[in-house]
Amino acid sequence: MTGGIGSGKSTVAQFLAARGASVIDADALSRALTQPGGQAMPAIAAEFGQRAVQADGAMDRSYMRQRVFDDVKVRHRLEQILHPLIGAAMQAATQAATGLYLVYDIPLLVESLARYRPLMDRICVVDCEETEQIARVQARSGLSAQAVTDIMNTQASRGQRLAAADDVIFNGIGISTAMLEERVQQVHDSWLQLMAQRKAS
Ligand SMILES: CC(C)(COP(=O)(O)OP(=O)(O)OC[C@H]1O[C@@H](n2cnc3c(N)ncnc32)[C@H](O)[C@@H]1O)[C@@H](O)C(=O)NCCC(=O)NCCS
Ligand SMILES: Nc1ncnc2c1ncn2[C@@H]1O[C@H](COP(=O)(O)OP(=O)(O)OP(=O)(O)O)[C@@H](O)[C@H]1O
Repeated sequence: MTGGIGSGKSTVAQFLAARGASVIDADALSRALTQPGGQAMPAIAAEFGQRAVQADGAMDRSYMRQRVFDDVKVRHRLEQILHPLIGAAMQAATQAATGLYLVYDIPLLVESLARYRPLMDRICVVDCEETEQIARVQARSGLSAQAVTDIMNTQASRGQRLAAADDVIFNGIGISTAMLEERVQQVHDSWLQLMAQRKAS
């Protein structure tokens, strides 16, 4: 499962988990790696200096967010530290998963399609108008519209994501939480059906 910033991936993930899916959330794994004592912290301190580390030992997310989305080189340096560790953590979580099926919530899946496509049975895109993504992220975080746009400009476009999708969950303007849950139920049912067909053949 993927989608742009603020598209509603975490909300969809909660609905799927409530229906018995195991969900592996790449953003959550990334946050765990950058907590106080997190596995990525020595490399982050060495690469970006103590300014990137809060007093409690966690990565200073606000400082790094500003640097990362202002300078592509900084973004790549942080990704070079975090992405291999996120990959390893995803593998470990995969071994531990016990759900009906496994959903990987990966914000940058389409940006690394060659890597992920062979590993996934289906690609599900949570889709939302760009204007609505900006509005929701602003409401949630207090970031400026420009700051959200800067993040979106580093990500795949809506069209690129939709072109990679096997399933689309539209969660844009006019979609209430109840409507979203109904759509999630349909997609969940279709996946169970596919699993049953595969088992039977
Ligand atoms: C840049 C950081 C410090 C911002 O932290 P912050 O707490 O503000 O945001 P959070 O981690 O919750 O991410 C929110 C969203 O930002 C977007 N985002 C994060 N990192 C990136 C990136 N490298 N490229 C494009 N978009 C990104 C995603 O849509 C993500 O869902 C943080 O996201 C980070 O450490 N990013 C590097 C790791 C990464 O690539 N994560 C995303 C995929 S797992
Ligand atoms: N249909 C909806 N109507 C109104 N608000 C919504 C809807 N879906 C999600 N939201 C809100 O929009 C924000 C973004 O949703 P969510 O956190 O699920 O997105 P996300 O794709 O996981 O975001 P991110 O990539 O930034 O982690 C949240 O504050 C959420 O409560």
